[in-house]
Amino acid sequence: MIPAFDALQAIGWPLPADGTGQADETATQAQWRTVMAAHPDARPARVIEQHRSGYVVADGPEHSFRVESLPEWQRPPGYRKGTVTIDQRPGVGDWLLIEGRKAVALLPRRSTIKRGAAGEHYQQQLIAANVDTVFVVCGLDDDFNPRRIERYLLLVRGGGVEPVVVLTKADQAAAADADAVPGAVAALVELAAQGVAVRAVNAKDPDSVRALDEWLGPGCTAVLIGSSGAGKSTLTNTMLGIEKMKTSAVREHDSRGRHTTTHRALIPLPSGACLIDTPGMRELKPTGEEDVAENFSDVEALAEQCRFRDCKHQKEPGCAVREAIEGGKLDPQRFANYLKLSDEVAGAANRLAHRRAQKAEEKVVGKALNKRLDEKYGRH
Ligand SMILES: Nc1nc2c(ncn2[C@@H]2O[C@H](COP(=O)(O)OP(=O)(O)OP(=O)(O)O)[C@@H](O)[C@H]2O)c(=O)[nH]1
Ligand SMILES: [Zn+2]
Repeated sequence: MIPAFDALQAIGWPLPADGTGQADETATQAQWRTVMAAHPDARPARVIEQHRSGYVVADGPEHSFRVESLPEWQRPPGYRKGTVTIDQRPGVGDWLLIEGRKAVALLPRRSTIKRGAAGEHYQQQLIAANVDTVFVVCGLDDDFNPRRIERYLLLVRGGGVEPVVVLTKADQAAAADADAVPGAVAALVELAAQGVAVRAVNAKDPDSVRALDEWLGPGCTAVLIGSSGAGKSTLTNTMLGIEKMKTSAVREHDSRGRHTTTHRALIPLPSGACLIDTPGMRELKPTGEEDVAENFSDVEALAEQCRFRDCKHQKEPGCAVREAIEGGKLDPQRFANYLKLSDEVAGAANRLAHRRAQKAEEKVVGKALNKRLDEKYGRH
Protein backbone atom coordinates (compact mmCIF):
# COMPACT_ATOMS: atom_id res chain seq x y z
CA MET A 1 0.00 0.00 0.00
CA ILE A 2 1.32 3.45 -0.87
CA PRO A 3 0.66 5.81 2.03
CA ALA A 4 -0.65 9.30 1.29
CA PHE A 5 2.48 11.20 2.27
CA ASP A 6 0.93 14.62 1.64
CA ALA A 7 -1.73 13.93 4.22
CA LEU A 8 0.89 12.58 6.61
CA GLN A 9 3.09 15.63 6.14
CA ALA A 10 0.21 17.86 7.24
CA ILE A 11 0.35 16.09 10.60
CA GLY A 12 4.13 16.27 10.98
CA TRP A 13 5.58 13.49 8.81
CA PRO A 14 9.12 14.77 8.27
CA LEU A 15 10.33 12.62 5.37
CA PRO A 16 10.09 13.69 1.74
CA ALA A 17 6.93 12.61 -0.08
CA ASP A 18 8.67 10.31 -2.53
CA GLY A 19 9.88 8.13 0.34
CA THR A 20 13.45 8.07 -0.94
CA GLY A 21 16.51 8.76 1.16
CA GLN A 22 18.41 12.03 1.10
CA ALA A 23 22.09 12.66 1.60
CA ASP A 24 21.45 14.88 4.62
CA GLU A 25 18.98 12.62 6.29
CA THR A 26 19.38 12.20 10.03
CA ALA A 27 20.26 8.98 11.82
CA THR A 28 16.67 8.66 13.07
CA GLN A 29 15.26 9.07 9.58
CA ALA A 30 17.56 6.28 8.39
CA GLN A 31 16.31 4.12 11.28
CA TRP A 32 12.72 4.84 10.27
CA ARG A 33 13.40 3.56 6.78
CA THR A 34 14.89 0.38 8.21
CA VAL A 35 11.84 -0.26 10.40
CA MET A 36 9.53 0.54 7.47
CA ALA A 37 11.45 -1.82 5.19
CA ALA A 38 10.95 -4.57 7.79
CA HIS A 39 7.17 -4.05 7.58
CA PRO A 40 6.52 -3.61 3.86
CA ASP A 41 2.75 -3.99 4.25
CA ALA A 42 2.43 -1.44 7.03
CA ARG A 43 1.83 2.29 6.80
CA PRO A 44 2.58 5.14 9.25
CA ALA A 45 0.03 6.83 11.49
CA ARG A 46 0.48 9.28 14.33
CA VAL A 47 -0.73 8.78 17.89
CA ILE A 48 -3.15 11.45 19.08
CA GLU A 49 -4.58 9.61 22.09
CA GLN A 50 -3.36 6.84 24.32
CA HIS A 51 -5.80 4.34 25.81
CA ARG A 52 -5.49 1.27 28.00
CA SER A 53 -5.83 -1.22 25.17
CA GLY A 54 -5.01 0.81 22.11
CA TYR A 55 -4.49 4.17 20.49
CA VAL A 56 -6.32 6.76 18.48
CA VAL A 57 -4.12 7.55 15.50
CA ALA A 58 -4.37 9.91 12.54
CA ASP A 59 -3.17 9.29 9.00
CA GLY A 60 -3.99 12.78 7.80
CA PRO A 61 -5.54 16.02 8.97
CA GLU A 62 -9.08 14.77 8.51
CA HIS A 63 -8.99 11.16 9.55
CA SER A 64 -8.49 9.49 12.91
CA PHE A 65 -9.32 5.98 14.10
CA ARG A 66 -8.54 3.43 16.78
CA VAL A 67 -5.83 0.83 16.45
CA GLU A 68 -4.97 -2.13 18.64
CA SER A 69 -1.81 -1.97 20.67
CA LEU A 70 1.06 -4.42 20.33
CA PRO A 71 0.82 -6.82 23.31
CA GLU A 72 4.20 -5.72 24.67
CA TRP A 73 3.03 -2.11 24.97
CA GLN A 74 0.18 -3.12 27.21
CA ARG A 75 0.44 -3.07 30.93
CA PRO A 76 0.84 -6.62 32.22
CA PRO A 77 -1.75 -8.10 34.63
CA GLY A 78 -1.08 -6.90 38.16
CA TYR A 79 0.56 -3.82 36.71
CA ARG A 80 1.98 -1.43 39.25
CA LYS A 81 2.15 2.22 38.39
CA GLY A 82 5.57 3.21 37.20
CA THR A 83 6.76 -0.23 36.19
CA VAL A 84 6.35 0.26 32.45
CA THR A 85 8.73 2.98 31.30
CA ILE A 86 7.83 5.58 28.74
CA ASP A 87 10.30 4.00 26.34
CA GLN A 88 8.17 0.88 26.28
CA ARG A 89 4.87 2.50 25.31
CA PRO A 90 3.94 4.88 22.52
CA GLY A 91 2.52 8.28 23.48
CA VAL A 92 1.06 11.37 21.84
CA GLY A 93 3.09 12.40 18.81
CA ASP A 94 4.64 8.99 18.26
CA TRP A 95 4.59 7.45 14.80
CA LEU A 96 3.35 3.88 14.59
CA LEU A 97 3.39 1.50 11.69
CA ILE A 98 -0.03 -0.06 11.32
CA GLU A 99 -1.53 -2.91 9.33
CA GLY A 100 -5.27 -2.54 9.11
CA ARG A 101 -6.37 -1.66 12.63
CA LYS A 102 -3.32 -3.10 14.34
CA ALA A 103 -0.12 -1.41 15.37
CA VAL A 104 2.93 -3.43 14.34
CA ALA A 105 5.86 -1.16 15.21
CA LEU A 106 6.88 2.07 16.90
CA LEU A 107 9.24 4.32 14.96
CA PRO A 108 12.19 5.58 17.05
CA ARG A 109 11.55 9.04 18.51
CA ARG A 110 13.25 12.06 17.04
CA SER A 111 12.68 14.00 20.24
CA THR A 112 10.74 13.81 23.49
CA ILE A 113 9.17 16.12 26.03
CA LYS A 114 8.98 14.38 29.37
CA ARG A 115 8.04 15.28 32.89
CA GLY A 116 8.30 13.76 36.31
CA ALA A 117 5.00 12.72 37.86
CA ALA A 118 4.14 13.16 41.49
CA GLY A 119 3.06 10.12 43.43
CA GLU A 120 4.21 7.27 45.58
CA HIS A 121 6.59 5.88 42.98
CA TYR A 122 8.96 7.84 40.86
CA GLN A 123 7.57 7.94 37.37
CA GLN A 124 8.32 9.66 34.12
CA GLN A 125 5.61 10.66 31.72
CA LEU A 126 5.94 11.27 28.03
CA ILE A 127 4.12 14.47 27.18
CA ALA A 128 4.80 14.46 23.46
CA ALA A 129 7.18 12.80 21.02
CA ASN A 130 8.66 13.93 17.72
CA VAL A 131 8.31 17.64 18.39
CA ASP A 132 10.62 20.02 16.51
CA THR A 133 9.92 23.27 18.33
CA VAL A 134 8.54 24.30 21.70
CA PHE A 135 7.24 27.85 21.80
CA VAL A 136 7.62 29.04 25.37
CA VAL A 137 4.92 31.72 25.52
CA CYS A 138 5.02 34.56 28.03
CA GLY A 139 3.15 37.87 27.98
CA LEU A 140 4.97 41.20 28.20
CA ASP A 141 2.46 42.33 30.81
CA ASP A 142 2.31 41.94 34.59
CA ASP A 143 2.65 38.22 33.99
CA PHE A 144 6.13 38.58 32.48
CA ASN A 145 8.35 36.28 34.47
CA PRO A 146 11.88 35.36 33.35
CA ARG A 147 12.07 32.77 36.14
CA ARG A 148 9.16 30.83 34.68
CA ILE A 149 10.79 30.95 31.26
CA GLU A 150 13.99 29.54 32.80
CA ARG A 151 11.98 26.69 34.32
CA TYR A 152 10.24 25.81 31.07
CA LEU A 153 13.50 25.89 29.16
CA LEU A 154 15.22 23.64 31.67
CA LEU A 155 12.42 21.11 31.30
CA VAL A 156 12.10 21.04 27.54
CA ARG A 157 15.74 21.30 26.52
CA GLY A 158 17.80 18.16 26.26
CA GLY A 159 15.05 16.11 24.66
CA GLY A 160 16.09 17.14 21.16
CA VAL A 161 13.46 19.89 20.89
CA GLU A 162 14.35 23.46 19.92
CA PRO A 163 12.95 26.02 22.36
CA VAL A 164 11.84 29.44 21.10
CA VAL A 165 10.77 32.10 23.60
CA VAL A 166 7.71 33.98 22.32
CA LEU A 167 6.95 37.21 24.16
CA THR A 168 3.33 38.10 23.42
CA LYS A 169 1.49 41.37 24.01
CA ALA A 170 4.40 43.35 22.59
CA ASP A 171 1.77 45.81 21.32
CA GLN A 172 0.45 46.47 24.83
CA ALA A 173 3.91 46.71 26.32
CA ALA A 174 4.97 49.25 23.72
CA ALA A 175 1.85 51.31 24.38
CA ALA A 176 2.29 51.28 28.16
CA ASP A 177 6.04 51.70 28.46
CA ALA A 178 8.52 52.25 25.69
CA ASP A 179 11.21 50.39 27.62
CA ALA A 180 9.15 47.30 28.39
CA VAL A 181 10.21 45.29 25.36
CA PRO A 182 13.95 46.08 25.44
CA GLY A 183 13.83 45.67 29.24
CA ALA A 184 12.30 42.23 28.97
CA VAL A 185 14.66 41.22 26.21
CA ALA A 186 17.58 42.38 28.39
CA ALA A 187 16.32 40.12 31.18
CA LEU A 188 16.65 37.25 28.72
CA VAL A 189 20.00 38.26 27.31
CA GLU A 190 21.65 35.19 28.83
CA LEU A 191 19.23 32.98 26.90
CA ALA A 192 20.15 34.71 23.69
CA ALA A 193 23.81 34.15 24.56
CA GLN A 194 23.02 30.45 24.88
CA GLY A 195 21.52 30.50 21.40
CA VAL A 196 17.85 30.37 22.42
CA ALA A 197 15.76 32.39 19.97
CA VAL A 198 13.58 35.13 21.49
CA ARG A 199 10.79 36.86 19.53
CA ALA A 200 8.39 39.58 20.67
CA VAL A 201 5.01 39.53 18.90
CA ASN A 202 1.45 40.76 18.96
CA ALA A 203 -0.31 37.41 19.00
CA LYS A 204 -3.42 38.92 17.44
CA ASP A 205 -1.61 40.27 14.40
CA PRO A 206 -0.83 37.82 11.56
CA ASP A 207 1.99 40.02 10.24
CA SER A 208 3.66 40.03 13.62
CA VAL A 209 3.21 36.28 14.14
CA ARG A 210 5.02 35.74 10.85
CA ALA A 211 8.18 36.16 12.96
CA LEU A 212 7.61 32.52 13.90
CA ASP A 213 7.34 31.22 10.32
CA GLU A 214 10.85 29.82 10.25
CA TRP A 215 9.73 27.15 12.75
CA LEU A 216 6.46 26.39 10.99
CA GLY A 217 7.52 24.81 7.72
CA PRO A 218 5.79 21.77 6.17
CA GLY A 219 6.25 18.58 8.19
CA CYS A 220 7.27 20.46 11.36
CA THR A 221 5.64 19.81 14.70
CA ALA A 222 5.45 22.52 17.33
CA VAL A 223 3.90 22.87 20.76
CA LEU A 224 2.99 25.93 22.78
CA ILE A 225 3.60 26.07 26.51
CA GLY A 226 3.05 28.91 28.92
CA SER A 227 0.88 29.95 31.81
CA SER A 228 -2.83 30.67 31.57
CA GLY A 229 -3.52 33.92 29.74
CA ALA A 230 -0.09 34.03 28.10
CA GLY A 231 -1.66 34.00 24.63
CA LYS A 232 -1.41 30.38 23.48
CA SER A 233 -4.97 30.20 22.11
CA THR A 234 -4.61 33.60 20.51
CA LEU A 235 -1.39 32.51 18.78
CA THR A 236 -3.00 29.25 17.65
CA ASN A 237 -5.95 31.10 16.14
CA THR A 238 -3.70 33.56 14.36
CA MET A 239 -1.56 30.72 13.01
CA LEU A 240 -4.73 28.96 11.84
CA GLY A 241 -5.93 32.20 10.22
CA ILE A 242 -7.37 31.64 6.78
CA GLU A 243 -7.82 27.93 7.28
CA LYS A 244 -10.23 28.52 10.12
CA MET A 245 -12.44 30.79 8.01
CA LYS A 246 -12.41 28.23 5.21
CA THR A 247 -13.43 25.53 7.62
CA SER A 248 -16.46 27.37 8.91
CA ALA A 249 -17.58 28.13 5.33
CA VAL A 250 -17.42 24.46 4.46
CA ARG A 251 -19.23 23.49 7.61
CA GLU A 252 -22.36 25.30 6.56
CA HIS A 253 -22.90 22.59 3.95
CA ASP A 254 -21.81 19.79 6.13
CA SER A 255 -23.22 19.68 9.61
CA ARG A 256 -20.93 16.84 10.61
CA GLY A 257 -17.97 19.17 10.30
CA ARG A 258 -16.08 16.77 8.06
CA HIS A 259 -13.53 19.42 7.23
CA THR A 260 -12.70 20.38 10.74
CA THR A 261 -9.43 19.12 12.11
CA THR A 262 -9.42 15.53 13.29
CA HIS A 263 -8.66 16.34 16.83
CA ARG A 264 -7.79 19.13 19.17
CA ALA A 265 -4.60 17.25 20.07
CA LEU A 266 -3.12 17.64 16.60
CA ILE A 267 -3.82 20.86 14.74
CA PRO A 268 -2.65 21.14 11.12
CA LEU A 269 -1.73 24.72 10.16
CA PRO A 270 -2.02 26.33 6.72
CA SER A 271 1.77 26.78 6.75
CA GLY A 272 2.14 23.00 6.53
CA ALA A 273 3.31 22.60 10.13
CA CYS A 274 1.18 21.15 12.89
CA LEU A 275 0.65 21.93 16.56
CA ILE A 276 0.33 19.36 19.30
CA ASP A 277 -1.89 20.42 22.16
CA THR A 278 -1.92 18.09 25.13
CA PRO A 279 -2.98 18.77 28.72
CA GLY A 280 0.35 17.34 29.89
CA MET A 281 1.97 20.54 28.69
CA ARG A 282 0.35 22.58 31.44
CA GLU A 283 2.33 21.33 34.39
CA LEU A 284 5.97 20.44 34.04
CA LYS A 285 7.95 18.87 36.85
CA PRO A 286 11.59 17.85 36.46
CA THR A 287 12.40 14.20 35.73
CA GLY A 288 15.85 14.40 37.31
CA GLU A 289 17.58 14.11 33.94
CA GLU A 290 17.61 17.82 33.15
CA ASP A 291 20.91 19.55 32.58
CA VAL A 292 21.00 22.54 34.92
CA ALA A 293 24.54 23.42 33.83
CA GLU A 294 23.47 23.78 30.20
CA ASN A 295 20.73 26.21 31.17
CA PHE A 296 22.76 28.19 33.67
CA SER A 297 26.17 28.10 32.07
CA ASP A 298 26.76 31.71 33.21
CA VAL A 299 26.26 30.79 36.88
CA GLU A 300 28.29 27.61 36.57
CA ALA A 301 31.18 29.47 34.94
CA LEU A 302 31.22 31.97 37.81
CA ALA A 303 31.10 29.19 40.42
CA GLU A 304 34.23 27.70 38.84
CA GLN A 305 36.07 30.86 39.79
CA CYS A 306 35.13 30.80 43.48
CA ARG A 307 38.11 30.38 45.78
CA PHE A 308 36.67 27.26 47.42
CA ARG A 309 35.62 24.35 45.29
CA ASP A 310 32.67 23.59 47.54
CA CYS A 311 31.67 27.27 47.80
CA LYS A 312 28.00 27.62 48.74
CA HIS A 313 28.06 31.24 47.55
CA GLN A 314 26.84 32.43 50.93
CA LYS A 315 29.48 34.27 52.94
CA GLU A 316 32.64 32.55 51.78
CA PRO A 317 35.57 34.81 50.91
CA GLY A 318 36.57 34.95 47.26
CA CYS A 319 33.10 34.00 46.02
CA ALA A 320 32.88 34.94 42.34
CA VAL A 321 29.12 34.46 42.30
CA ARG A 322 28.43 36.97 45.08
CA GLU A 323 30.91 39.33 43.49
CA ALA A 324 29.04 39.15 40.18
CA ILE A 325 25.73 39.78 41.92
CA GLU A 326 27.14 42.74 43.85
CA GLY A 327 28.72 44.11 40.69
CA GLY A 328 25.37 43.90 38.86
CA LYS A 329 26.65 41.24 36.46
CA LEU A 330 24.34 38.47 37.62
CA ASP A 331 20.66 38.93 38.40
CA PRO A 332 20.16 37.75 42.02
CA GLN A 333 16.76 36.36 41.06
CA ARG A 334 18.27 34.31 38.27
CA PHE A 335 20.76 32.96 40.79
CA ALA A 336 17.98 32.17 43.30
CA ASN A 337 16.11 30.34 40.54
CA TYR A 338 19.27 28.41 39.67
CA LEU A 339 19.47 27.20 43.29
CA LYS A 340 15.78 26.34 43.39
CA LEU A 341 15.76 24.44 40.10
CA SER A 342 19.05 22.67 40.99
CA ASP A 343 17.37 21.46 44.20
CA GLU A 344 14.30 20.22 42.34
CA VAL A 345 16.34 18.39 39.71
CA ALA A 346 18.58 16.85 42.39
CA GLY A 347 15.49 15.71 44.34
CA ALA A 348 14.00 14.09 41.25
CA ALA A 349 17.37 12.54 40.34
CA ASN A 350 17.49 10.93 43.80
CA ARG A 351 14.02 9.48 43.32
CA LEU A 352 15.00 8.25 39.87
CA ALA A 353 18.15 6.53 41.21
CA HIS A 354 16.11 4.96 44.02
CA ARG A 355 13.50 3.72 41.54
CA ARG A 356 16.15 2.19 39.31
CA ALA A 357 17.81 0.43 42.26
CA GLN A 358 14.41 -0.88 43.36
CA LYS A 359 13.71 -2.21 39.89
CA ALA A 360 17.07 -3.97 39.69
CA GLU A 361 16.32 -5.58 43.06
CA GLU A 362 12.85 -6.69 41.91
CA LYS A 363 14.48 -8.34 38.94
CA VAL A 364 16.91 -10.28 41.14
CA VAL A 365 14.10 -11.35 43.49
CA GLY A 366 11.96 -12.38 40.50
CA LYS A 367 14.79 -14.47 39.07
CA ALA A 368 15.40 -16.19 42.40
CA LEU A 369 11.70 -16.97 42.71
CA ASN A 370 11.57 -18.44 39.21
CA LYS A 371 14.59 -20.54 40.00
CA ARG A 372 12.94 -21.91 43.15
CA LEU A 373 9.75 -22.71 41.23
CA ASP A 374 11.76 -24.40 38.50
CA GLU A 375 13.56 -26.54 41.07
CA LYS A 376 10.30 -27.51 42.74
CA TYR A 377 8.08 -28.08 39.71
CA GLY A 378 10.55 -28.43 36.88
CA ARG A 379 10.76 -26.06 33.92
CA HIS A 380 7.47 -25.43 32.23
N1 LIG B 1 -3.12 43.00 22.76
C1 LIG B 1 -2.76 41.72 22.86
N2 LIG B 1 -3.56 40.88 23.55
C2 LIG B 1 -3.17 39.58 23.63
C3 LIG B 1 -1.99 39.11 22.99
N3 LIG B 1 -1.88 37.78 23.26
C4 LIG B 1 -2.95 37.44 24.00
N4 LIG B 1 -3.72 38.51 24.22
C5 LIG B 1 -4.98 38.54 25.04
O1 LIG B 1 -4.71 37.93 26.28
C6 LIG B 1 -5.81 37.15 26.74
C7 LIG B 1 -5.38 35.72 27.05
O2 LIG B 1 -4.94 35.10 25.84
P1 LIG B 1 -5.20 33.55 25.53
O3 LIG B 1 -4.74 33.31 24.15
O4 LIG B 1 -6.57 33.16 25.87
O5 LIG B 1 -4.21 32.88 26.58
P2 LIG B 1 -3.88 31.30 26.76
O6 LIG B 1 -2.42 31.19 26.91
O7 LIG B 1 -4.49 30.52 25.66
O8 LIG B 1 -4.59 30.99 28.13
P3 LIG B 1 -5.18 29.56 28.65
O9 LIG B 1 -6.14 29.08 27.62
O10 LIG B 1 -5.84 29.91 29.95
O11 LIG B 1 -3.99 28.66 28.85
C8 LIG B 1 -6.85 37.26 25.65
O12 LIG B 1 -7.78 38.25 26.02
C9 LIG B 1 -6.06 37.69 24.43
O13 LIG B 1 -6.86 38.44 23.54
C10 LIG B 1 -1.17 40.05 22.29
O14 LIG B 1 -0.09 39.74 21.75
N5 LIG B 1 -1.61 41.33 22.24
ZN1 LIG C 1 30.95 31.08 45.47
